[in-house]
Amino acid sequence: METILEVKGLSGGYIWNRPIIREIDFSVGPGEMIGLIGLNGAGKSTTIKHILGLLAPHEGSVRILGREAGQSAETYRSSFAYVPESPELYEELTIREHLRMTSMAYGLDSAQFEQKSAVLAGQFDMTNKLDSFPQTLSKGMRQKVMIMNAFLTEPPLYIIDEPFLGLDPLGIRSLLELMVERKRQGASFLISSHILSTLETYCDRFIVLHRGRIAAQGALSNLRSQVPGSGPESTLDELFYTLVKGGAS
Ligand SMILES: Nc1ncnc2c1ncn2[C@@H]1O[C@H](COP(=O)(O)OP(=O)(O)OP(=O)(O)O)[C@@H](O)[C@H]1O
Repeated sequence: METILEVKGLSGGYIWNRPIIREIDFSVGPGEMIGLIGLNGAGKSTTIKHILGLLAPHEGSVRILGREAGQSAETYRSSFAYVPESPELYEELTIREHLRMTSMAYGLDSAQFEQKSAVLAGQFDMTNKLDSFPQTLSKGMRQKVMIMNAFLTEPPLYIIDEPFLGLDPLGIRSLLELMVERKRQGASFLISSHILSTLETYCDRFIVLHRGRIAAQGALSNLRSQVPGSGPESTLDELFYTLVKGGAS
């Protein structure tokens, strides 16, 4: 099976030779949805920053479609879409202008832009906000703009950091529907979230990060066989609790 994302022996962090994450190994195949879970400070966002190419590995490598970030920054960048934990918007651009900028960066023509942005705005109840500026939007609406931007494009990989925070129940439902639809079309997902019940329902496999290392990974049934004392009915929440009950530090 072709690998979309491959993280191999990755150690890294913010200060050279003082790694925060260590020996991280996992891969994501086409059409797979992977949940990245861990306590606050476990290293999820740091791992994601390495995947985005914002941090350089101290050891090991990160490849998307076989390429490292340093090899061809532009090709690497266009192979994924990223939804950050907190909305990052340009205050001087309207929502429509944000979407247009993304569509230009990813090479959509104006007919595709008009059609896709109208559909997404409808799905996220944002049609009447397209000509608004970010400072006039609520926190959840700003998060919806980040999601709409990411889903305007159709890359092989979506990297989504805590997507459900701040979204109303309809927004969460729209996002999940969109993720399932894109997954069905073959897209892959790496999703970091603390909402374990939702991840359990939607993800094929899980990576449990604890104190910067992978404590366990696999499908729910694999995790059950790795976690002592668990049974065939153990939930992701129960398995996670057993794996990390020593606390974050
Ligand atoms: N910019 C930074 N500079 C230095 N250290 C950082 C920086 N950002 C995070 N850290 C440290 O890296 C460690 C891992 O943090 P990270 O943000 O990856 O955790 P996380 O698993 O995403 O947590 P959360 O669930 O709270 O988002 C923590 O000890 C944190 O203090």
